[in-house]
Amino acid sequence: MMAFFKPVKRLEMTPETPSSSGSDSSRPPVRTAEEKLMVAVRIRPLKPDESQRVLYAVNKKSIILEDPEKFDVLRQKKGVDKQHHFDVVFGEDSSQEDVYNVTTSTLVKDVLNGYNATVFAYGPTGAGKTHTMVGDREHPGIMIRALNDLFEVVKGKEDEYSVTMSYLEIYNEQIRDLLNPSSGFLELREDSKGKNIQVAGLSEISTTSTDEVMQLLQKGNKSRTVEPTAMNKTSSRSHALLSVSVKHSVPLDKKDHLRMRVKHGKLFMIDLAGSERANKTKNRGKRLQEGAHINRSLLALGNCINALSGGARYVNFRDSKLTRLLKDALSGNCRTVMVAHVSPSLTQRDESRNTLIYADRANNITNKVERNVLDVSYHVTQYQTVITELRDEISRLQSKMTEERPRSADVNRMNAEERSNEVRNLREQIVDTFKNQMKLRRKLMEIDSHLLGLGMEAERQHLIISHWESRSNKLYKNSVNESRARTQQSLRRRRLTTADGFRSAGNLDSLDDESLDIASDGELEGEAAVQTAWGELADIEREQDRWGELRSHIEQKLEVCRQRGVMLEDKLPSLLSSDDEREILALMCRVHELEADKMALQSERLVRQHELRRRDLVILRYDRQRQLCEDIITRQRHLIEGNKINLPADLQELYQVYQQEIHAATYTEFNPPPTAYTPDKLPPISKIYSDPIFRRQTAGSDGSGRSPPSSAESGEEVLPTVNDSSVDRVMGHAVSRPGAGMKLPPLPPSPPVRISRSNDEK
Ligand SMILES: Nc1ncnc2c1ncn2[C@@H]1O[C@H](COP(=O)(O)OP(=O)(O)OP(=O)(O)O)[C@@H](O)[C@H]1O
Repeated sequence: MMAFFKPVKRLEMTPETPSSSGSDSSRPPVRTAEEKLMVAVRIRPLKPDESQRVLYAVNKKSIILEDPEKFDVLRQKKGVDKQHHFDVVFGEDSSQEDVYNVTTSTLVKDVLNGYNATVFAYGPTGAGKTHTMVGDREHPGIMIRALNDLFEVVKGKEDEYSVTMSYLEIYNEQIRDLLNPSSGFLELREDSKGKNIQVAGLSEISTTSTDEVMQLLQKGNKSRTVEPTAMNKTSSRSHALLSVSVKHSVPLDKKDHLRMRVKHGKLFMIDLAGSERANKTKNRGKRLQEGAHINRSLLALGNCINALSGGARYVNFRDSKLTRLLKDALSGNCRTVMVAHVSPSLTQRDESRNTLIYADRANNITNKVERNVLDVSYHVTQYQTVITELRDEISRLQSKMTEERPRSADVNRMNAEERSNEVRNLREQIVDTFKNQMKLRRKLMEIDSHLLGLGMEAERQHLIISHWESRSNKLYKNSVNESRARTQQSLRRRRLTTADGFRSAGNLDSLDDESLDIASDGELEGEAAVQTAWGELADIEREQDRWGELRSHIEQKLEVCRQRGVMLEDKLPSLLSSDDEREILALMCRVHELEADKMALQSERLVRQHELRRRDLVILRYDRQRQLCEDIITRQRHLIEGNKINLPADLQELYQVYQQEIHAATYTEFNPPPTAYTPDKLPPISKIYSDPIFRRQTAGSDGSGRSPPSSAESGEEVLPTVNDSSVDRVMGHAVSRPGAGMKLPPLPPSPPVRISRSNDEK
């Protein structure tokens, strides 16, 4: 088999990124690779009513498109045949299996490994796109084969994999759910950054059964808009997008089921509607209108391909729903294969030529591809809930075991073999139902973990907002709109300032001009940070809603499963003898006990991990409070210094003590000896080396372990020089302690303080 993707330029390792929320999910090191979009071209066989062939495969990578006028003796400028080269070319006799094996089978493996992948069929009407993607019963296409392969891997490992699928069509720029056509037209939604594109209300079917999937696909295909046209008896009048999402969760360590590595891959398989020419299709009325929509969206796709292949910095994906949905496949984290379709017939030469030109361009598109892997930890409380449920079940089953019940008439009629079959059958059903329940419970735990992470991320965003707001002495705003309005205001104010508003008034000297400008910069930066945080919060809320819905869906499924368990249990007395029943109940108890023990062990380990993590969090919070204190004091000092305010002696002393407390922890033998201060200023906050307190401390570092004395104790007056450039920054060197490497939400620089100047200073 050939290599499909040509890694170009570089392979880079991104370092282990701790979870942004500080929650229980994190990304392991991820390999990011730039990969070219793979372009394959498939030539369909000539039809009986087509006579002259102008296009053929030269070899497995090249195509020749003949110019039919090359033999025309009357033409002055003779045409020449054009040769095109692609990653792979499938000739007229290529089989469905060849096409699948070369273009898509590796994508399926990639998706199982956590990559996103897309394969889409492109080309004019009647060129064979639906044949390649869907096919028929005898010649199944890519969609069927990919799903088959995928479920082959998943079979028997249903507790590790979760597979969901959705199928939609874009018809006349409207989105329809092919798995639930009665749901009407659906809306396309994206987050504020245009990153996360979703179809609101699209059904996502969760299944691991091949039969069920095939039925769903057939149902979806039947609902697709297909009409006969002059060019194709079964012309697809819509773009069809099948999406299969695969989540694979395995414990990071076989003995530790608390930490799971979750790989999440998505495979899109797309059968585009074909471009068409009105004069050739002879379409009228509704067909003509459909054709116009199809052509418009394909034109938008062509424009995107053009822009991307030319390395444009801005690509307009917004012109059609198709391009918005294909954005990731064409420019994001996705391995993509385009199968361009052409007809060999002379009558289709122009269409084939255009398709080959597009395919050539698409060959230059590069995507940045990385695996979607996340490490997830589960929570003690979640384990404990499940353990409690399991223990309740066990006591209920145990009490049932002691009940004496007479053998039913049905059971009496059975012979020994029949009874043993019945017992086996029931036992299997009960154990299966229990396994299913456990799978759903774990899924719920996973969802809860994610929701918890989202909650923490939301908290982090609130923290950023409150931090900025408090820094600029503004009240905590309640909406993104207010923030946006304020940013606009700041911008207007800034424009006014630079447009001579203040300058021409002449009431500020150059120093004030500068501080005003910086103030505007700082303010603007703050407004932008707040606005981004509000945007993030809105995204998080949407995510929370989505996961909340999923949670209730799984909960319902769990309830159904539980009821099935109860129903099976209820069957026991009527079908079995008391002994049989007791045997089954004992087995169920055992299975429940084992599962409960396993969970208990896992949660104990989690408790230990939690304790460590909580300690880190306390340190983190302490660091943050300390930083806020420093900021407040620094700003007060600006005001005092700037306004030459004489400090009362007791306040001055407090400053000294504070300084001493802060820096006592950071003072080390590596710190150089302090320099002298001038007696009219406060001690510098960031220049700990020049603080006489530390000089005294150095002198007094005689191993006595005594804390350095305050100025009040020593009776020495300490009023050193302030270094203005550094006074705004942190007080002293970072204190190194466990957890110091953990990241706080990014803190903005402190806005400069405006100093109101008294008249006699001017
Ligand atoms: N490789 C092939 N081998 C055999 N028959 C093919 C092949 N490709 C296409 N056909 C046949 O050609 C006809 C048109 O193909 P198909 O419907 O797949 O075209 P299409 O590109 O999807 O057209 P449209 O854009 O109008 O939907 C069908 O009858 C199909 O079975």
